[in-house]
Amino acid sequence: MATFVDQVTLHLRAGHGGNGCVSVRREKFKPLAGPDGGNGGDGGDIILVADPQVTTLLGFHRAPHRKSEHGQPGMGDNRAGTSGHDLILEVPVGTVVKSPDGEQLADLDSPGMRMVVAPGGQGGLGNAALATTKRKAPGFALLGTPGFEGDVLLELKTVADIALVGFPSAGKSSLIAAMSAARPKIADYPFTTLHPNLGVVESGDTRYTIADVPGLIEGASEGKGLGLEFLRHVERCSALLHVLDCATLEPGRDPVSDLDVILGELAAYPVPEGQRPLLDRPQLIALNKVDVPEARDLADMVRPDLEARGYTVFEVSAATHSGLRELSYALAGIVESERQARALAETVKPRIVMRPKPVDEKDFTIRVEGGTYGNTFRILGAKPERWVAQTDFANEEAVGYLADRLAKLGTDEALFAVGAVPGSTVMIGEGDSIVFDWEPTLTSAAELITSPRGTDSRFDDSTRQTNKERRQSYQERMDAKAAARAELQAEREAGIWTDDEGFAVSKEDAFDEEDGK
Ligand SMILES: Nc1nc2c(ncn2[C@@H]2O[C@H](COP(=O)(O)OP(=O)(O)OP(=O)(O)O)[C@@H](O)[C@H]2O)c(=O)[nH]1
Ligand SMILES: [Mg+2]
Repeated sequence: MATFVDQVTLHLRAGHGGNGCVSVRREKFKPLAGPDGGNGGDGGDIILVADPQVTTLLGFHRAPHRKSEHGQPGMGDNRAGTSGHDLILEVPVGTVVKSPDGEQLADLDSPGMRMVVAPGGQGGLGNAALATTKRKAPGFALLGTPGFEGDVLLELKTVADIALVGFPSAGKSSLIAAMSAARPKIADYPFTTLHPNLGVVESGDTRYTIADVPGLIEGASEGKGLGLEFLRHVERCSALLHVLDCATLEPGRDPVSDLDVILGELAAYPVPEGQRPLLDRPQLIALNKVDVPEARDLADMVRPDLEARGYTVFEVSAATHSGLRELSYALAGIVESERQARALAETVKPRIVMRPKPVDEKDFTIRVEGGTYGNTFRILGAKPERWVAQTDFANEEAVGYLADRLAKLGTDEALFAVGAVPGSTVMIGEGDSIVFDWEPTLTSAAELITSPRGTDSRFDDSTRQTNKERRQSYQERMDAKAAARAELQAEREAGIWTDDEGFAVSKEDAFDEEDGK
């Protein structure tokens, strides 16, 4: 069973806002004392928080459906509905949030980072709040809007200081077990490790984490073996430790060619934008299993080559712990200098602040779609779509209020500009539920009569008939009728009948058929 779940799809449903209330205050001797319907409460948000106490996404794997509370409806006597509670989900530090189609939404890589993944709906205004000097007693209230409903993908990328990389069975898990309190599974078959193990090492005053990841093979960067699955974890580490097996008996393998294969895979791995390529990070080499005499000889042999290529090389044995002390001090040194470099970079680099997406610059757009009965015009935009969600279509006053809001936003002018005419089909939002026959509520009648901006009907070909043309076509119709009548008369006299299918048959032919000839 997997104990380390590092990818999970969450199904989220944020609470909807409560509806506004329509109510009229009553007092003794004053039965209609003004509107007093309260506002609905907002729906609760669903919020992710990076929490160092949490280490896996396992909890979400078991219960992927999460929802926050709805807002309560407003009530009479100006009582507002209570807002729904936010739902806070604690996720491990290093969780990446993605949309279902893979777009990265956020990277919660430092403790305490928060992200509203699913905003709750807005509460609707009650009729008290909708009253104005012109509309003293509104007979409608706004509906609460629905909260976000949909999926997000959580992906955990291990955040460790050092990643151990190497072929399967090179001894990575043994090494992490020997250096830290981590107790990963160790066995001499390839791909014993299926999920990363984290170990904490204390060396002098430095505390750092090492991640033991599954073994790499040739082609890993293209997804072979556990390939990309785990190269993803290497992405977050500040330094790499190559673990090379000096005791392998497999033909065609030796520490140097193993290293070259791994380097090739690391070079081919596409790191996300803004991150250092894997091979630009500090790298050390551990020649493992030197407790085996042949391995010790081999290690002594390849060591000068590797050092000549610029690597710091350690001969170690995870079995006997020989050489581990030096190795852990060297790793601590690298971690310290990486941390200092990062701290320096952070003071220079402006802090990245997560902001909500900017509201559309333009409030709405209009998309013209073809249709059987002329063009359909679709109004798209956060505002008009929210307004529609807030409208109780059973209430005429509420629909009128929606029309006023849209007109104020300028949708009428924009519809004219793209060629809509009164009676055109207008839809709001992507769905098919809101369809209008457009009745423009224009202030200037002149605009109604003229065609779309930039054109002038006087320049167009007029398709209206003149009186003379009309009289002429009438004459032609009359003549055609008279001709047809005359023809029919002539046929009757000639004795031509028509058969069932309308073909002309002469009297004689008809008789022949009846004879059954
Ligand atoms: N003699 C000796 N054997 C070792 C040493 N380190 C590991 N081994 C053995 O090598 C085998 C593989 O060790 P693991 O630690 O599971 O190797 P790994 O690199 O984690 O392998 P994967 O998880 O499959 O990628 C086991 O049988 C270990 O006992 C060592 O220093 N000396
Ligand atoms: Mg292992």
